[in-house]
Amino acid sequence: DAQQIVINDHAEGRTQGLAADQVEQLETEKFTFQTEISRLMSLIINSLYKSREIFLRELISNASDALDKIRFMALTDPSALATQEDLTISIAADPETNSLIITDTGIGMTREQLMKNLGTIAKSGTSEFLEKLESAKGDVTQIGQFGVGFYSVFLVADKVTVASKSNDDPDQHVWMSEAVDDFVIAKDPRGNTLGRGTQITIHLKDGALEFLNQDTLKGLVAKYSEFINFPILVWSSRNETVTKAAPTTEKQDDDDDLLEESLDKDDSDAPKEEEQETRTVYSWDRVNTLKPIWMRNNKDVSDEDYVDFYRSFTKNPSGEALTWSHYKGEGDVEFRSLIYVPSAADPNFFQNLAEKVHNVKLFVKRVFITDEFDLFPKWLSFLKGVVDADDLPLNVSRETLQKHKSLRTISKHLVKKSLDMFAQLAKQDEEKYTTFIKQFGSALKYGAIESNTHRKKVASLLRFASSYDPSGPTVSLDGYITRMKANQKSMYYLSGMSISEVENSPFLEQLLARGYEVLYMVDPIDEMLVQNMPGYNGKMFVNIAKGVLSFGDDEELDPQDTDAATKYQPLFDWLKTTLSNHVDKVISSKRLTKSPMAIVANDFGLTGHMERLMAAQGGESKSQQDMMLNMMKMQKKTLEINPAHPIIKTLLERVESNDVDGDMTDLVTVLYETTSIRSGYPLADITGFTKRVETIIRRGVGVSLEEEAEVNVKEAAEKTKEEQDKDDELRKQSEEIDLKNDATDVDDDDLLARLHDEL
Ligand SMILES: Nc1ncnc2c1ncn2[C@@H]1O[C@H](COP(=O)(O)OP(=O)(O)OP(=O)(O)O)[C@@H](O)[C@H]1O
Repeated sequence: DAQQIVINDHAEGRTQGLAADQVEQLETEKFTFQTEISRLMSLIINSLYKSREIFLRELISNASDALDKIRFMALTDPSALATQEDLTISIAADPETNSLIITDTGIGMTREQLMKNLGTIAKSGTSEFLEKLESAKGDVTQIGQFGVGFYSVFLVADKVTVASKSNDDPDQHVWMSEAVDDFVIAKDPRGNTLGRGTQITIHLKDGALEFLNQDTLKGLVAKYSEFINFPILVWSSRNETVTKAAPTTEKQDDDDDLLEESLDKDDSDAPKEEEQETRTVYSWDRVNTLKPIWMRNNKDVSDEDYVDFYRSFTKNPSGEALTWSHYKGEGDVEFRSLIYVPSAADPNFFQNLAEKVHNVKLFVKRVFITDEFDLFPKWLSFLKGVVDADDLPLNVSRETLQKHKSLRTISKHLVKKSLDMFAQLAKQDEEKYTTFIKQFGSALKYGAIESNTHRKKVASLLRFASSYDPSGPTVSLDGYITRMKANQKSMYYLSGMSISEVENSPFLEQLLARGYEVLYMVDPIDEMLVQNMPGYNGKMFVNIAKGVLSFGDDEELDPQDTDAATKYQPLFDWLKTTLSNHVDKVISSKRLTKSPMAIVANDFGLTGHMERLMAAQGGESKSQQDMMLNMMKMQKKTLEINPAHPIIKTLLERVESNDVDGDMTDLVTVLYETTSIRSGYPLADITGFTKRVETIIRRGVGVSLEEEAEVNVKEAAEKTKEEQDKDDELRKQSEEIDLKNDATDVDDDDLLARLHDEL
């Protein structure tokens, strides 16, 4: 029976663990759990979580990691395996002691590692997980993502012993905990029973005895071991009818409890007088198949299998992937890859992008090597999955491997395959693609900026909001180009903080009135994108908040513009003088229909949005940025005037009839300031602006500029002599206390209490 493996060696050792009370009698050393671990354990022990069985997943995953580590080590030092040749995880239930015994032949732990790994050094994720659990937002089943999976054993256990033997420690040690606050470590009284590896004996709580049931246990282990690449064996018993030898026959085995391999029965020795007998036969049953999912043919793997693998691999039981690519690379390099697009970016993904994010596990010929390689460029590091290479040498260091030519070739293939996968998703599922863009669109833009090789392809995958349907589906650059108007040479865009801000910008007025589509670039990275990618498929990007705007059908309108410019010249001159601190050019606008004026940056200047982006950026080179910002701000802008607007017409009349006084200067300054805000620029002189607005309001409601608020203010009286003396006394007393405290270190509460008493 292929599913049954009978292992005689260590069978006893792996079916009986070391009970906590055996450890209590030893000479032990006591350690206190790190505070956060202790809090975590108390939560785990005292709360009634539903999915308690996940402790099996966590312990199997730890055992598998330990096996991966020793197998990796053996690549460069084969003698590391000598202490224990077989690489397995075995799980047995012992109903007599209400215990589960999980044994692996992995790397094991030294005494020091037992002490540090299991209790004294908290992982960085501990406090985050604690916060989640305490706020009831957390789900105990997610424990594995936070690096504290081991403690989930306390969901079902009231006492746990961990015996471990590492090649780096001459002795086998045992760790034991039954309380929240402390644990003990001792030398294992049984000596070196493991050879190498770790054995966890879990004394089940009264309410968790169902895990002793063979079928329950086997079912759960099967569920959690599907993607583990080492044999997982469960100690199983079954009743079997065998032929019992007659008393006269010598070949009699009367010890039913002995491990028996039924397949080895030799029929030729069967006694003449046969007697049937039912007896219990024990064996190690293997519950997982060995072929990793990525090595299988994609036709043989169901979507459900892919999702299950994703969840197991990311240690997130409710994790979802938007899509995946299961690929077999042949030709210049032989490899298999299974790469997933997560349904959401990991929290802090974009903050961590500057550092390395590693989500891909590298195997070489099925042996796990590392999950710390840069198989993808940073901008694709949100992808998760496995890569298994055949052409890489197994017996070299990770550093040498990282530089290996084949690995670089694999990386290239992976990037190409991933971009194909995104394009495929875009074609097949619009809804999922929209989610993809929402989650990872900025990462793609980062790719379009960074990668010369892939810029074109990545750009074709980008999506933007646009004036075509601002709240509707986003548009690709190809889609935009298809919708371009006759003679339209450029791709118009406007950047800003949000769609609602951009949508109301005066810069759009003419373009929209004429029916041109404008891309709304509202992602902070967009400005950098267009700087690095000035065009796409022969069409250039044009920022409509900058420089001179030209349309495809310009010529016909030009004479009109010239007329307007001549007619309005007196107003332009007056405005230029009045607003000389702010603008250096006043011209008739081609951008406006509804607004009276707009402020436009010159071709090399900063738009309002860019100024705000730069002002918001901190960091080391802040002083340099400030300098640049000031320099740019000092560059005067162009004021564009809408000659068709009634305010502008009236202003022209006033200027022509020389009816311009201080009030009008104030009004025009305020008009300039509000235009500045609408054009996206920060307001330079807030005090001046508010004063001017108040003046306008006073005039509007008929209140004189001089009239002040009538207030009845009661002035505070001077301090009396007695009060002054009391204050002096208080000061002296606290100085004396300070002096005393210089010598003795008193805690703050004491000091306050004493100060209170003395005063
Ligand atoms: N069976 C084992 N063999 C060897 N070392 C182990 C074993 N189980 C746990 N450890 C050690 O104890 C550490 C803590 O385990 P724990 O499960 O709490 O966290 P983790 O394995 O790092 O992360 P995760 O929670 O994702 O499994 C591990 O990192 C490992 O070094």
